[in-house]
Amino acid sequence: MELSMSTLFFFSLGGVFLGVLAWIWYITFAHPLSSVPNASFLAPISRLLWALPSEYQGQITLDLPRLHEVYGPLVRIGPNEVSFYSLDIYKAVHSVRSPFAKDPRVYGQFVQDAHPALFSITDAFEHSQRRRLMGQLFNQSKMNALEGMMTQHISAFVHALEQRISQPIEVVRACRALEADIVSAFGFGEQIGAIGAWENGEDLNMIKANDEKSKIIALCSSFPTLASVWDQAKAMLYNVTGWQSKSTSALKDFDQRKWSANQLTRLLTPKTAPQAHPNFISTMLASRLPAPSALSEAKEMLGPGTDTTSATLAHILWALAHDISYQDALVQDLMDAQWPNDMSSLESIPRLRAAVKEGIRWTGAAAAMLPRVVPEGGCTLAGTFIPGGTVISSSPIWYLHDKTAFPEPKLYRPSRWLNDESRSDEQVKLRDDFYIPFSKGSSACIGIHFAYFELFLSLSKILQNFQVTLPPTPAWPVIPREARLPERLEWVAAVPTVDLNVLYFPRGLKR
Ligand code: HEM
Repeated sequence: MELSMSTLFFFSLGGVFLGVLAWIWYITFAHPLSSVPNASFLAPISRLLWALPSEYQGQITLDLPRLHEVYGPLVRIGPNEVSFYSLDIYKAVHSVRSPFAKDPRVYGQFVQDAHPALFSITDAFEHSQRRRLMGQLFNQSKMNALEGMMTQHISAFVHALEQRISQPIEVVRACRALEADIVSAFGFGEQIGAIGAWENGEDLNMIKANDEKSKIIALCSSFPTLASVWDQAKAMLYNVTGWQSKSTSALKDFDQRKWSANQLTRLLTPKTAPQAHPNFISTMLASRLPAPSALSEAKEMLGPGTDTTSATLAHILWALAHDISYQDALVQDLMDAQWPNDMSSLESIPRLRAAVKEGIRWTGAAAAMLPRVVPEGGCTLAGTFIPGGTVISSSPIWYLHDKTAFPEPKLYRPSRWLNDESRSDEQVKLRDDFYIPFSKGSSACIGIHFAYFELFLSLSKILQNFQVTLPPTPAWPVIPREARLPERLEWVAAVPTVDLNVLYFPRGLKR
């Protein structure tokens, strides 16, 4: 019997349909991850189908803890992806010599010019080699060498603030300018000019471009080929018509044509290389790291190094503006210590250490879930077998905002880190265990001491010069209180959805 073309077509269509149904049945009910509760009925089919809107709107890390509260420590978020919320699992996954590697699909999105840097290197051996090399600048003992460079930019920032005495200042943008200049001066030996741009009322396009990119990281990592086709299409459009978007042009100006390439040329020319302060590229070149890799490292560091520390400083200043009595007591302590500039004196002032630690915890600036790949052979997590190749992830900020370790976690309360005698040993242990803002293990933040030093110094210098208060508005009366974490969106970094406005008044304590 001969079959007509249309019958054949319908049979094939039916076959494909049945095949898809069988696959959906398998992936939902028979797959090794089928015993893990689903974030949505669409999760076993595709992460993007249920999570894309929430990822694009910076909500996923806010939504998932609520699902974990209902379903427990494991939640399936994609056909091959599991979210976990458990400190024990976190410690095992992010341990030293952990067999759980960084997920190359996600970390690959951060690679600059095909030269992976520490953050985006996914091979464990290469990563540990690079980390050892970079330790010569980032180790705690090296921090005081950076004091001159940091103080120079903080002074420029203080000077810029002096021009705006008693005007409300939006601190997130302001602090971002300060930190961008500090991190770029550290990386390239010269600041990117962000404080100057901020004084003129502008944001650097390059920084805006980074923001845009962080919104689509989830899409790019799910469809890496699509993302690279899109980049090529944009390049073709530019070649044919000369048109490019503002963010593409900002990144190009920064990357190839202007700023960063010029800095490298300058540093490779001994006569023009700055000698005043150590900088990352020169130190790496002297240690024989090839120039393109040193350049990628410095470029890749600019985003995470700037956004995290600046958001934290901004939140601390805004919180201290709510609580003048803590601010005044802190200023008194700094005065008693004679406004020190070195790391060990600064960190030994308990109120300063508490203000900064609580600021880092409360701000939870590095919001991203950190995806790791389960090694071949699989592993058992919370009593459930997870097959090799599964991507598992968790955000450090969930632990920083955990109610059991930090009662009323959304309140800025530096006293959590003072007066340990009033707490049981168990409470202190829980608090210290859950404090993982820089993650843990061999990929924990290499910038931890840099960040602390920068925050100690900036906060101390700003308070030495100004009293910070809230602008008095009818909706926002200035009564001393603990600040509540503002509403925010969370992408790679957390971004408040409201302006954090602060007034600066001269303190009259300048030396
Ligand atoms: C409050 C400030 C900061 C916070 C909360 C923070 C948080 C983090 C976290 C959670 C990671 C782990 C990421 C992962 O596993 O994927 C990380 C890694 C990293 N951070 Fe930071 N960071 C801060 C400041 C800085 C600064 C100031 C720099 C540089 C100047 C920096 C450079 C890096 C680098 C290079 C890595 C990759 C480390 C590796 O893979 O070995 N961070 N940071």
